[in-house]
Amino acid sequence: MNNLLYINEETVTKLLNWDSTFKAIEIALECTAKNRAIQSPRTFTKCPKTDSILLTMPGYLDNDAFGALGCKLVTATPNNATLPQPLPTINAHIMLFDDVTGVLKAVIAGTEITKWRTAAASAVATKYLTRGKKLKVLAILGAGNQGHSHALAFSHFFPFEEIRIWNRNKYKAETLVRALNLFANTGKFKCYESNKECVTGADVIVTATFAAQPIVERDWLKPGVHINAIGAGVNHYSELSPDIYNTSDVYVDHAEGAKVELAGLGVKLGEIGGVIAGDLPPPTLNQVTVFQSLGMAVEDCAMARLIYDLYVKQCQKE
Ligand SMILES: NC(=O)C1=CN([C@@H]2O[C@H](COP(=O)(O)OP(=O)(O)OC[C@H]3O[C@@H](n4cnc5c(N)ncnc54)[C@H](O)[C@@H]3O)[C@@H](O)[C@H]2O)C=CC1
Ligand SMILES: O=C([O-])C1=[NH+]CCC1
Repeated sequence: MNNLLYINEETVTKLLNWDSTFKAIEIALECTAKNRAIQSPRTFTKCPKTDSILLTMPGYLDNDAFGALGCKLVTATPNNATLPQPLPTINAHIMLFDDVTGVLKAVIAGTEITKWRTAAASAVATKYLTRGKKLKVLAILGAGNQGHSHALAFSHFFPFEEIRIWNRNKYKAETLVRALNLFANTGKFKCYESNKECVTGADVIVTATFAAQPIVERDWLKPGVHINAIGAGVNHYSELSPDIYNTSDVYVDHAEGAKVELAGLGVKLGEIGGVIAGDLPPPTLNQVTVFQSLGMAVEDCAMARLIYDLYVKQCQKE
Protein backbone atom coordinates (compact mmCIF):
# COMPACT_ATOMS: atom_id res chain seq x y z
CA MET A 1 0.00 0.00 0.00
CA ASN A 2 1.37 3.41 -0.92
CA ASN A 3 0.40 6.23 1.48
CA LEU A 4 2.75 8.78 -0.02
CA LEU A 5 1.37 12.30 0.39
CA TYR A 6 2.01 15.27 -1.87
CA ILE A 7 1.48 18.62 -0.16
CA ASN A 8 1.43 21.43 -2.72
CA GLU A 9 2.50 25.10 -2.41
CA GLU A 10 -1.05 26.34 -1.96
CA THR A 11 -1.72 24.00 0.96
CA VAL A 12 1.68 24.69 2.52
CA THR A 13 1.05 28.46 2.30
CA LYS A 14 -2.26 28.10 4.15
CA LEU A 15 -0.62 26.06 6.92
CA LEU A 16 2.41 28.31 7.53
CA ASN A 17 2.45 30.72 10.47
CA TRP A 18 5.27 32.84 11.86
CA ASP A 19 5.23 31.72 15.51
CA SER A 20 5.46 27.97 14.77
CA THR A 21 8.07 28.62 12.06
CA PHE A 22 10.19 30.59 14.55
CA LYS A 23 9.96 27.78 17.14
CA ALA A 24 10.87 25.08 14.59
CA ILE A 25 13.90 27.04 13.40
CA GLU A 26 15.06 28.00 16.90
CA ILE A 27 15.01 24.29 17.81
CA ALA A 28 16.80 23.28 14.60
CA LEU A 29 19.55 25.84 15.26
CA GLU A 30 19.95 24.86 18.92
CA CYS A 31 19.96 21.10 18.13
CA THR A 32 22.69 21.72 15.55
CA ALA A 33 24.95 23.23 18.22
CA LYS A 34 24.03 20.45 20.68
CA ASN A 35 24.94 17.64 18.23
CA ARG A 36 21.34 16.53 17.94
CA ALA A 37 21.33 17.08 14.20
CA ILE A 38 23.02 15.19 11.37
CA GLN A 39 23.64 17.08 8.15
CA SER A 40 26.61 16.72 5.89
CA PRO A 41 27.71 19.72 3.87
CA ARG A 42 25.33 19.94 0.91
CA THR A 43 26.23 19.23 -2.70
CA PHE A 44 26.07 21.74 -5.56
CA THR A 45 25.42 20.59 -9.15
CA LYS A 46 25.86 23.31 -11.73
CA CYS A 47 23.71 22.83 -14.82
CA PRO A 48 25.90 23.66 -17.86
CA LYS A 49 22.89 24.76 -19.97
CA THR A 50 21.80 27.60 -17.70
CA ASP A 51 22.91 29.44 -14.57
CA SER A 52 20.91 26.93 -12.51
CA ILE A 53 22.49 25.20 -9.49
CA LEU A 54 20.88 22.17 -7.82
CA LEU A 55 21.57 21.81 -4.09
CA THR A 56 20.90 18.54 -2.26
CA MET A 57 20.34 18.97 1.46
CA PRO A 58 19.85 15.75 3.48
CA GLY A 59 19.43 15.86 7.25
CA TYR A 60 18.13 14.28 10.44
CA LEU A 61 16.88 16.28 13.42
CA ASP A 62 16.48 14.59 16.81
CA ASN A 63 13.60 16.35 18.58
CA ASP A 64 10.17 15.26 19.87
CA ALA A 65 8.17 18.10 18.33
CA PHE A 66 10.12 18.89 15.16
CA GLY A 67 12.39 15.86 14.62
CA ALA A 68 12.47 14.37 11.12
CA LEU A 69 14.53 12.60 8.48
CA GLY A 70 14.39 14.48 5.21
CA CYS A 71 16.11 15.86 2.17
CA LYS A 72 15.48 19.17 0.42
CA LEU A 73 16.22 19.52 -3.28
CA VAL A 74 16.47 23.17 -4.23
CA THR A 75 17.54 25.01 -7.36
CA ALA A 76 18.86 28.57 -7.58
CA THR A 77 18.33 30.07 -11.06
CA PRO A 78 18.87 33.86 -11.05
CA ASN A 79 17.88 34.05 -14.77
CA ASN A 80 14.31 33.06 -13.91
CA ALA A 81 13.73 36.67 -12.86
CA THR A 82 14.36 37.86 -16.43
CA LEU A 83 12.01 35.43 -18.24
CA PRO A 84 9.11 37.05 -20.16
CA GLN A 85 6.89 35.42 -17.49
CA PRO A 86 9.25 35.51 -14.45
CA LEU A 87 9.47 32.45 -12.20
CA PRO A 88 10.85 32.27 -8.65
CA THR A 89 14.65 32.07 -8.69
CA ILE A 90 14.66 29.60 -5.77
CA ASN A 91 12.50 26.47 -6.27
CA ALA A 92 12.37 23.64 -3.75
CA HIS A 93 10.77 20.37 -2.65
CA ILE A 94 11.34 18.48 0.61
CA MET A 95 11.19 14.67 0.90
CA LEU A 96 10.06 13.53 4.36
CA PHE A 97 10.90 9.94 5.36
CA ASP A 98 9.65 7.69 8.15
CA ASP A 99 12.68 7.72 10.46
CA VAL A 100 12.14 4.07 11.55
CA THR A 101 11.34 2.32 8.27
CA GLY A 102 13.01 4.73 5.86
CA VAL A 103 9.85 4.79 3.75
CA LEU A 104 9.09 8.09 1.97
CA LYS A 105 5.99 9.59 3.69
CA ALA A 106 5.55 12.88 1.91
CA VAL A 107 6.84 15.15 -0.81
CA ILE A 108 6.24 18.71 0.33
CA ALA A 109 6.49 21.81 -1.87
CA GLY A 110 9.36 23.81 -0.42
CA THR A 111 9.52 27.18 -2.15
CA GLU A 112 7.32 29.01 0.38
CA ILE A 113 8.91 27.03 3.22
CA THR A 114 12.34 28.24 2.09
CA LYS A 115 11.13 31.86 2.15
CA TRP A 116 9.63 31.53 5.62
CA ARG A 117 12.30 29.43 7.31
CA THR A 118 15.15 31.62 6.06
CA ALA A 119 13.45 34.77 7.36
CA ALA A 120 12.70 32.99 10.63
CA ALA A 121 16.38 31.97 10.98
CA SER A 122 17.37 35.64 10.58
CA ALA A 123 14.73 36.62 13.16
CA VAL A 124 16.02 34.02 15.64
CA ALA A 125 19.62 35.23 15.15
CA THR A 126 18.51 38.85 15.53
CA LYS A 127 16.65 38.06 18.76
CA TYR A 128 19.70 36.40 20.36
CA LEU A 129 22.36 38.80 19.03
CA THR A 130 20.61 42.11 19.80
CA ARG A 131 19.60 41.54 23.42
CA GLY A 132 19.57 44.91 25.25
CA LYS A 133 19.84 46.92 22.00
CA LYS A 134 17.20 49.41 20.81
CA LEU A 135 15.77 48.30 17.47
CA LYS A 136 14.16 51.21 15.64
CA VAL A 137 15.32 51.01 12.03
CA LEU A 138 15.58 47.91 9.82
CA ALA A 139 17.21 48.10 6.37
CA ILE A 140 16.54 45.38 3.81
CA LEU A 141 18.68 45.23 0.67
CA GLY A 142 16.88 43.18 -1.98
CA ALA A 143 13.15 43.29 -2.75
CA GLY A 144 12.77 39.73 -4.06
CA ASN A 145 11.12 36.77 -2.32
CA GLN A 146 13.50 36.83 0.65
CA GLY A 147 13.30 40.62 0.99
CA HIS A 148 9.51 40.20 1.15
CA SER A 149 9.51 37.36 3.70
CA HIS A 150 12.09 39.17 5.87
CA ALA A 151 9.93 42.33 5.86
CA LEU A 152 6.92 40.29 7.01
CA ALA A 153 8.81 38.26 9.61
CA PHE A 154 10.65 41.24 11.11
CA SER A 155 7.52 43.35 11.38
CA HIS A 156 5.82 40.39 13.10
CA PHE A 157 8.58 39.78 15.64
CA PHE A 158 10.15 43.21 16.34
CA PRO A 159 8.83 46.71 17.06
CA PHE A 160 10.71 48.51 14.24
CA GLU A 161 9.46 52.06 13.66
CA GLU A 162 10.85 52.19 10.12
CA ILE A 163 11.54 49.38 7.66
CA ARG A 164 13.62 50.56 4.69
CA ILE A 165 13.85 48.64 1.45
CA TRP A 166 16.37 49.10 -1.35
CA ASN A 167 16.61 47.18 -4.60
CA ARG A 168 18.98 47.74 -7.53
CA ASN A 169 15.85 48.00 -9.67
CA LYS A 170 13.94 50.73 -7.83
CA TYR A 171 10.56 49.84 -9.32
CA LYS A 172 10.65 46.45 -7.55
CA ALA A 173 11.34 48.09 -4.17
CA GLU A 174 8.56 50.64 -4.72
CA THR A 175 6.08 47.91 -5.62
CA LEU A 176 6.99 45.85 -2.55
CA VAL A 177 6.82 48.87 -0.22
CA ARG A 178 3.37 49.79 -1.54
CA ALA A 179 2.08 46.23 -1.06
CA LEU A 180 3.52 45.95 2.47
CA ASN A 181 2.09 49.29 3.62
CA LEU A 182 -1.30 48.31 2.22
CA PHE A 183 -1.18 44.83 3.80
CA ALA A 184 -0.21 46.16 7.25
CA ASN A 185 -2.22 49.40 7.00
CA THR A 186 0.87 51.42 7.88
CA GLY A 187 3.40 53.83 6.39
CA LYS A 188 6.47 52.38 8.10
CA PHE A 189 7.82 50.58 5.01
CA LYS A 190 9.91 53.05 3.00
CA CYS A 191 11.66 52.79 -0.35
CA TYR A 192 15.32 53.96 -0.51
CA GLU A 193 17.14 55.05 -3.66
CA SER A 194 20.65 54.17 -2.53
CA ASN A 195 21.99 51.19 -0.60
CA LYS A 196 24.31 53.52 1.36
CA GLU A 197 21.45 55.74 2.56
CA CYS A 198 19.32 52.70 3.29
CA VAL A 199 21.81 51.12 5.75
CA THR A 200 23.12 54.36 7.28
CA GLY A 201 21.80 54.61 10.86
CA ALA A 202 20.04 51.23 10.68
CA ASP A 203 20.01 49.04 13.82
CA VAL A 204 19.54 45.81 11.85
CA ILE A 205 20.37 45.07 8.21
CA VAL A 206 19.28 42.18 5.97
CA THR A 207 21.04 41.51 2.66
CA ALA A 208 18.99 39.27 0.35
CA THR A 209 20.35 39.61 -3.20
CA PHE A 210 22.50 37.75 -5.72
CA ALA A 211 25.19 40.49 -5.51
CA ALA A 212 28.63 39.05 -6.24
CA GLN A 213 30.26 42.38 -5.21
CA PRO A 214 29.77 44.11 -1.81
CA ILE A 215 26.61 46.18 -1.41
CA VAL A 216 27.42 47.17 2.21
CA GLU A 217 30.62 48.98 3.26
CA ARG A 218 32.13 49.02 6.77
CA ASP A 219 32.17 52.81 7.20
CA TRP A 220 28.40 53.06 6.55
CA LEU A 221 27.60 51.06 9.68
CA LYS A 222 26.32 52.28 13.03
CA PRO A 223 28.21 50.87 16.08
CA GLY A 224 26.47 47.76 17.40
CA VAL A 225 24.51 47.09 14.20
CA HIS A 226 23.44 43.50 13.54
CA ILE A 227 23.56 42.20 9.94
CA ASN A 228 21.78 39.13 8.58
CA ALA A 229 23.62 38.29 5.34
CA ILE A 230 21.52 35.64 3.68
CA GLY A 231 22.05 35.96 -0.05
CA ALA A 232 24.33 35.57 -3.04
CA GLY A 233 23.91 31.86 -3.79
CA VAL A 234 27.21 30.08 -4.04
CA ASN A 235 29.20 33.23 -3.23
CA HIS A 236 27.84 33.16 0.29
CA TYR A 237 29.79 36.07 1.65
CA SER A 238 30.01 38.45 -1.28
CA GLU A 239 27.29 40.94 -0.20
CA LEU A 240 29.37 42.49 2.61
CA SER A 241 32.77 44.09 2.20
CA PRO A 242 35.59 41.91 3.62
CA ASP A 243 36.48 44.42 6.37
CA ILE A 244 33.00 44.00 7.85
CA TYR A 245 33.78 40.32 8.47
CA ASN A 246 37.25 41.16 9.80
CA THR A 247 35.91 43.59 12.41
CA SER A 248 32.68 41.85 13.49
CA ASP A 249 31.56 38.88 15.54
CA VAL A 250 30.46 36.45 12.82
CA TYR A 251 27.93 33.67 13.48
CA VAL A 252 26.69 30.93 11.18
CA ASP A 253 23.82 28.45 11.31
CA HIS A 254 25.97 25.37 10.66
CA ALA A 255 29.73 25.27 11.39
CA GLU A 256 30.38 22.07 9.38
CA GLY A 257 28.73 23.53 6.29
CA ALA A 258 30.60 26.80 6.80
CA LYS A 259 33.96 24.97 6.77
CA VAL A 260 33.22 24.13 3.13
CA GLU A 261 31.09 27.04 1.91
CA LEU A 262 32.89 29.84 3.78
CA ALA A 263 36.37 28.34 3.49
CA GLY A 264 37.74 31.52 1.91
CA LEU A 265 36.40 33.88 4.55
CA GLY A 266 39.26 33.42 7.01
CA VAL A 267 37.55 34.63 10.20
CA LYS A 268 36.53 32.90 13.43
CA LEU A 269 32.89 31.77 13.25
CA GLY A 270 30.50 31.06 16.13
CA GLU A 271 27.42 28.89 15.75
CA ILE A 272 24.21 30.80 16.55
CA GLY A 273 22.80 27.68 18.24
CA GLY A 274 25.58 28.03 20.85
CA VAL A 275 24.20 31.45 21.82
CA ILE A 276 20.64 30.07 21.91
CA ALA A 277 21.77 27.20 24.14
CA GLY A 278 23.68 29.60 26.43
CA ASP A 279 27.06 27.97 25.60
CA LEU A 280 28.40 31.12 23.88
CA PRO A 281 28.17 34.57 25.49
CA PRO A 282 25.95 37.15 23.76
CA PRO A 283 27.82 40.04 22.07
CA THR A 284 28.46 43.35 23.84
CA LEU A 285 26.27 46.36 22.98
CA ASN A 286 28.73 48.15 20.64
CA GLN A 287 29.93 45.03 18.85
CA VAL A 288 28.93 44.72 15.20
CA THR A 289 27.52 41.23 14.57
CA VAL A 290 26.92 39.28 11.38
CA PHE A 291 24.67 36.24 11.02
CA GLN A 292 25.99 34.63 7.83
CA SER A 293 23.09 32.39 6.88
CA LEU A 294 23.84 29.44 4.63
CA GLY A 295 20.51 27.70 5.07
CA MET A 296 20.64 24.21 6.51
CA ALA A 297 18.94 20.88 5.91
CA VAL A 298 17.58 20.37 9.42
CA GLU A 299 15.68 23.67 9.21
CA ASP A 300 13.84 22.11 6.26
CA CYS A 301 13.38 18.80 8.15
CA ALA A 302 11.80 20.70 11.08
CA MET A 303 9.53 22.61 8.69
CA ALA A 304 8.54 19.44 6.81
CA ARG A 305 7.56 17.81 10.12
CA LEU A 306 5.58 20.93 11.13
CA ILE A 307 3.67 21.07 7.85
CA TYR A 308 3.11 17.28 7.72
CA ASP A 309 1.67 17.22 11.27
CA LEU A 310 -0.58 20.24 10.58
CA TYR A 311 -1.76 18.71 7.31
CA VAL A 312 -2.58 15.31 8.86
CA LYS A 313 -4.43 17.03 11.74
CA GLN A 314 -6.43 19.10 9.25
CA CYS A 315 -7.35 16.00 7.20
CA GLN A 316 -8.52 14.17 10.36
CA LYS A 317 -10.87 17.07 11.17
CA GLU A 318 -12.44 17.14 7.70
N1 LIG B 1 20.58 31.59 3.40
C1 LIG B 1 19.54 30.91 2.99
O1 LIG B 1 19.04 30.02 3.68
C2 LIG B 1 18.91 31.23 1.68
C3 LIG B 1 19.50 32.12 0.84
N2 LIG B 1 18.90 32.46 -0.33
C4 LIG B 1 19.58 33.46 -1.15
O2 LIG B 1 18.94 34.71 -0.96
C5 LIG B 1 19.11 35.53 -2.11
C6 LIG B 1 17.76 36.11 -2.53
O3 LIG B 1 16.88 35.06 -2.87
P1 LIG B 1 15.40 35.39 -3.39
O4 LIG B 1 14.87 36.58 -2.67
O5 LIG B 1 14.64 34.13 -3.38
O6 LIG B 1 15.71 35.82 -4.89
P2 LIG B 1 14.87 36.85 -5.80
O7 LIG B 1 15.32 36.60 -7.19
O8 LIG B 1 13.43 36.75 -5.48
O9 LIG B 1 15.39 38.27 -5.33
C7 LIG B 1 16.72 38.66 -5.49
C8 LIG B 1 16.81 40.17 -5.50
O10 LIG B 1 18.19 40.53 -5.60
C9 LIG B 1 18.34 41.53 -6.60
N3 LIG B 1 19.64 41.30 -7.24
C10 LIG B 1 19.97 40.31 -8.09
N4 LIG B 1 21.26 40.43 -8.46
C11 LIG B 1 21.75 41.50 -7.82
C12 LIG B 1 23.02 42.15 -7.78
N5 LIG B 1 24.04 41.68 -8.52
N6 LIG B 1 23.17 43.26 -7.01
C13 LIG B 1 22.14 43.72 -6.27
N7 LIG B 1 20.91 43.16 -6.28
C14 LIG B 1 20.72 42.07 -7.02
C15 LIG B 1 17.19 41.37 -7.57
O11 LIG B 1 16.86 42.62 -8.14
C16 LIG B 1 16.08 40.81 -6.67
O12 LIG B 1 15.22 41.81 -6.20
C17 LIG B 1 19.76 34.63 -3.16
O13 LIG B 1 21.15 34.86 -3.18
C18 LIG B 1 19.50 33.21 -2.65
O14 LIG B 1 20.46 32.28 -3.07
C19 LIG B 1 17.69 31.97 -0.70
C20 LIG B 1 17.07 31.05 0.09
C21 LIG B 1 17.65 30.58 1.33
O1 LIG C 1 19.24 26.86 2.14
C1 LIG C 1 18.70 27.03 1.04
O2 LIG C 1 17.60 26.58 0.74
C2 LIG C 1 19.42 27.85 0.05
N1 LIG C 1 20.54 28.46 0.32
C3 LIG C 1 21.05 29.17 -0.80
C4 LIG C 1 20.08 28.94 -1.88
C5 LIG C 1 18.99 28.08 -1.29
